[in-house]
Amino acid sequence: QETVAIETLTDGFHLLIDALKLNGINTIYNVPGIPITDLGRYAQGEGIRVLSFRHEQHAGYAAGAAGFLTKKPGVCMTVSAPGFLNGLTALANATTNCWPMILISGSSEREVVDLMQGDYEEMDQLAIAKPLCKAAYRILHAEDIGIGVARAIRAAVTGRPGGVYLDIPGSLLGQAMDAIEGRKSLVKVIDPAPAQLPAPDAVARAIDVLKGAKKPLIILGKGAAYAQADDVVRELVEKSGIPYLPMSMAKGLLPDNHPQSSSAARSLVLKDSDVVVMVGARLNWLLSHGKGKQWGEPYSKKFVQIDIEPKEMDSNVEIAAPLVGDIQSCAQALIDAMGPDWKKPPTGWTDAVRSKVEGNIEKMASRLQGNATPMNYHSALGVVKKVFEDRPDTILVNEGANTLDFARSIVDMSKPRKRLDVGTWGVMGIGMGSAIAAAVETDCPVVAVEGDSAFGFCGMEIETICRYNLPICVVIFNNNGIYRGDDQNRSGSADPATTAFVKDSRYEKMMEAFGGVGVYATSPDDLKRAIFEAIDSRKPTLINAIIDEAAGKESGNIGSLNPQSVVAQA
Ligand SMILES: Nc1ncnc2c1ncn2[C@@H]1O[C@H](COP(=O)(O)OP(=O)(O)O)[C@@H](O)[C@H]1O
Ligand SMILES: Cc1ncc(Cc2csc(CCOP(=O)(O)OP(=O)(O)O)c2C)c(N)n1
Ligand SMILES: [Mg+2]
Repeated sequence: QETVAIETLTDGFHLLIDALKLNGINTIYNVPGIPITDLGRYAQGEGIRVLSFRHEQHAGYAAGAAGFLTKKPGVCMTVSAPGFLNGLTALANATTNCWPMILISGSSEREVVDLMQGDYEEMDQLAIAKPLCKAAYRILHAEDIGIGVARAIRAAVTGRPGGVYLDIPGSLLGQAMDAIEGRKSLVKVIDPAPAQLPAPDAVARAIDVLKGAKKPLIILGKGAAYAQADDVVRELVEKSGIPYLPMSMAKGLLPDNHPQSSSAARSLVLKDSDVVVMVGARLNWLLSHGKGKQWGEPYSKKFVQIDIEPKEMDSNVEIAAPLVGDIQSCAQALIDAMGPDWKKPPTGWTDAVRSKVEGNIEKMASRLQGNATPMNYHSALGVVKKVFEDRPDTILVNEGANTLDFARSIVDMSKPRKRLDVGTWGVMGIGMGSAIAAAVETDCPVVAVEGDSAFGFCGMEIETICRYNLPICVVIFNNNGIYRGDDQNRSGSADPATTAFVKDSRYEKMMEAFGGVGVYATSPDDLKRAIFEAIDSRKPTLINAIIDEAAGKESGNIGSLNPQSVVAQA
């Protein structure tokens, strides 16, 4: 048997890394461990940025957020079984948000799993992942790594983006093969997210519906932000003259203070509009499924929907003009079909919307002033609003209940993809992973405005933030509890209320423990000074902002989703 010179060989470790690099993947968010620790080391050695977290769920949230921000699949890498399961929540969340992400998990050999022989961290991961993500693949042979990675990348970004699971049995990594053959087996994915043009008759139908509108509305969703079709989206809105309503992560596609923004008149435009154009937004629970009193008279509206996913049409209500395709292509087609003399909507409608917007903004303005202590959500968010007016490149991460609901309407965004939040599911705990990805992928300063409970889901990652010295300022709205801090346990039992925390928790000392800057802020002036200092210094900072514990309400704006007990009321 002739001995083969080692330099003529490659192996699974290096083929996987070469395949990722060949396709422009330059960052891996992971938690090391058997069997992927060396994979992370070799990847780092080959120039891939490998960030190690404290828990796989947050590495996964970072990967999903990276996918939203870059249109490339964010990659999360975990160990088998428990590590895989920790990453799975984030993979399912990315899939629900329509964000491209790949979860690469080490796994046990098939023959052991299929005989259930009790391997170290044994689990049939592929079977478990399949129903929770867009696609799932396992690679068994080194020569298949190139095609396996290519399939995962294409599946993540083509059509409606989503999460993909890539199962890597430990023995695959150690498989050696001829280096030249290995290089030939790699695949560079060509045009992974091809343009999907709308059919001309679909465009004509949409124009017809729009021409008949007296009170049209455009709703921009996070799909429109993800598409990075910013210029055509802006042109479509401005050329049409139609008032628009941005969903939370579409804020900033046009500046929130744009004259056609109807955010501050949301109730009026949802109720009184007669034609609604959905652009990369779904009529799901966030829009009350397009029906009910919020939407005025039943069946009183016509919907035009732009979406890359054909099956999204008629998901909740009849779509009069389905426009299936990618947002860039669809928006451009509408603009072209509108021609040079497009008639703007009646001023009776646009003036009514505008005056409602201006009235509500004025009413809110007075609540955002003042330097009283303890702060409430409005006075604290009045400060955050000012910060983002002065530092428009800063990225806002936001989660909580009251902390989320008030911030969404009070803090204006002026640039696209500058707001990351709880997404379609309303997931608590996305904050630190999202903040880390935002800082790593954009190098912009990040301010994460966190409810104190939401922070509790991901707080240990402030050590990760300090270890990589990231320009992240965590602002905890500390109202001593989930939703509020004064709530007595309604069941009357002696144990602490289900939603209250240790009074006056000193979260800022956690950040100091890892070498970051900790601030205890009791007034709006304290808060403003500390946030500007954090942004300008780019030092990892945690500001413990003390909020009146009676200031919030249970579940913020969505308390009505709670089931009610008839027995308990009796
Ligand atoms: N490039 C794209 N072109 C068209 N539609 C897209 C594109 N990317 C994502 N989408 C669609 O955008 C929609 C996003 O909806 P959703 O997540 O509900 O947004 P929001 O929560 O902001 O309303 C999804 O239905 C998805 O299929
Ligand atoms: C994974 C997961 N588990 C629980 C929940 C349920 C929930 C929704 S909002 C929230 C925290 C609200 O308290 P917080 O202090 O953050 O904000 P504030 O209202 O300002 O006091 C919880 C626990 C969700 N959505 N996701
Ligand atoms: Mg709270």
